[in-house]
Amino acid sequence: MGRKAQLVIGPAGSGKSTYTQTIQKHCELSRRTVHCINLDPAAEYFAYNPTIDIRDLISLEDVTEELNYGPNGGLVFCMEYFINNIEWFKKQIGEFEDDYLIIDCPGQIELYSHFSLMTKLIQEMQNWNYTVCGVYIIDCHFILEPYKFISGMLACLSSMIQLEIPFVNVISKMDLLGKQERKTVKKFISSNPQEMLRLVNRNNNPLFYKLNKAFIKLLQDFSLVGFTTLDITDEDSIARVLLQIDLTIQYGEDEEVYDTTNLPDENMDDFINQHLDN
Ligand SMILES: Nc1nc2c(ncn2[C@@H]2O[C@H](COP(=O)(O)OP(=O)(O)OP(=O)(O)O)[C@@H](O)[C@H]2O)c(=O)[nH]1
Ligand SMILES: [Mg+2]
Repeated sequence: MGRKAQLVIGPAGSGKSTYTQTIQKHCELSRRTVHCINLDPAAEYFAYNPTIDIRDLISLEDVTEELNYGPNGGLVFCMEYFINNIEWFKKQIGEFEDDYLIIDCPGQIELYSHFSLMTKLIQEMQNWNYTVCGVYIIDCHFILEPYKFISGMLACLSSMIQLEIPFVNVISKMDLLGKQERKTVKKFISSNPQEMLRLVNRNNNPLFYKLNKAFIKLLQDFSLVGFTTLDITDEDSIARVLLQIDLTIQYGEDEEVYDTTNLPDENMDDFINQHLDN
């Protein structure tokens, strides 16, 4: 199997820790071993059981009390301290040849778009032979309008470009949506760029038409930002998300190599269905 890791990132409160807990529980039920890691020095409570916890090295509370930092500066300080002491993390991970880690990260988005701390973590893990997949969690409530959807995609794209690893982008909290809202999300996900542009321009000031067009072209040119939905109350939905990540990370199937990079969403759905049936 080799060494695999999911780096779970996304805006504050988007559902990263809940996702981590959900996957841990799902894997427990299917007798699959995964290790959850808390990389959020500000975490106070989480429902999963972390194998490694950054707060054993440094916590935000220590930093704000002893150095009088505010919460955001304090968090950046903690993450810098963590990277400067990366040997601590290496030791905690151990020497296992086969390993599957789910790393629950802090929600400060600047960590993934402005600072190079996460890039350094990824490079170190790659040096330790980990295949790392980014899992970008975005709250469904923040993408229910076309322009919000575009802005969510751009935020995702900025992290994807900064971190330079394969990504699976997950729309969380789908269980909280009504039938109509679910339809809206599905419509946005499956829209082609022209449809998306029409939807955005419909309710937007004409002054922004050109800008919208440029944004959509940018997203189209990169053609990297696809989304999958997660309903944590539905085991099938959890299984689909996990399978998509496993395929991206080349987990299982005796290391059989799948190339899913250029599969359009509907083909990706067929592909996943085939594997869930097997
Ligand atoms: N119903 C429902 N609630 C969710 C889901 N995901 C997260 N929540 C709730 O949303 C809130 C934030 O979830 P967290 O998992 O703590 O989010 P986070 O991204 O880890 O937050 P930070 O670490 O603070 O950035 C909590 O109250 C969760 O119970 C979901 O899929 N369904
Ligand atoms: Mg969290």
